[in-house]
Amino acid sequence: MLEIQNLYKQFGSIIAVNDLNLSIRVGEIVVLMGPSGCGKSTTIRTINRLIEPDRGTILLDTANVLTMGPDELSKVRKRIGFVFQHFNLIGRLNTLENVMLGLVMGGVSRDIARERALEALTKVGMEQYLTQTPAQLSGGQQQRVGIARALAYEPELMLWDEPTASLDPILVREVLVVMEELARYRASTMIVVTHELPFALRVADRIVLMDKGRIVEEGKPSEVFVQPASEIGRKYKELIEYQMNTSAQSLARST
Ligand SMILES: Nc1ncnc2c1ncn2[C@@H]1O[C@H](COP(=O)(O)OP(=O)(O)OP(=O)(O)O)[C@@H](O)[C@H]1O
Repeated sequence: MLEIQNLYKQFGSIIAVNDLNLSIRVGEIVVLMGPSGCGKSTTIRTINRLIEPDRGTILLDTANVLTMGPDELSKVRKRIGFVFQHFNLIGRLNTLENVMLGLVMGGVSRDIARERALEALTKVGMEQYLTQTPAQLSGGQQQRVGIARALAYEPELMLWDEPTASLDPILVREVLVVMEELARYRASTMIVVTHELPFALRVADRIVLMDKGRIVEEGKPSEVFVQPASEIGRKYKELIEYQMNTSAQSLARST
């Protein structure tokens, strides 16, 4: 469904994405990982042109997103849901209004927008909080509203840009549970940028590892994290082993 070819983006002297090629199949759950600054966010932000790359091709089905005019691009953006690290909710609107807003502005009638917003909020377990404003919600709840806002478009492709990165650790789980549920039902193709290793291990069909603007390795979690072929892959394998060992030792000590 998505084919990224020779994608390149430079910010001043920094090459953020360096001739990257990536192909995603319909319904696939792809987790994009790699060290901080390796170009993950820049890559997924170019897909709906939140960032304009310097060159490359991004084919959504057969149409090149990068050469589209404004009308065609706005239609494509409705097919792509985007969940941000910072939830970007509007402070003076309540939960329901935040989810309805984009739909109504995109020309959907208020009745249909309400119906779709309610459905999306139910999927993320936020149907009890329709009248609260963002300030009255926890970070995890705000992010679930952010997810519902993306789901309300019934997108074919969901892009997740570190959706748990700005959450308190104890709130991370509730967002990951929602994400896992969505992945399990395969309502859409998903590309997830995250540092959450357990999520990646459990949910990804394919792990894509990046370093310095390039893809250095890709494959199933059982391939990439068990028999890594790259330096970055080996570091993740060591990290997983370290986390497993230290958890086991701590548990043994506390019993
Ligand atoms: N708007 C910008 N202006 C200047 N440099 C930028 C800009 N956006 C990103 N960069 C730089 O481009 C490189 C890639 O950034 P990017 O945010 O894509 O990395 P990332 O892998 O998502 O990192 P992280 O995991 O820390 O979010 C980094 O060196 C970053 O500092």
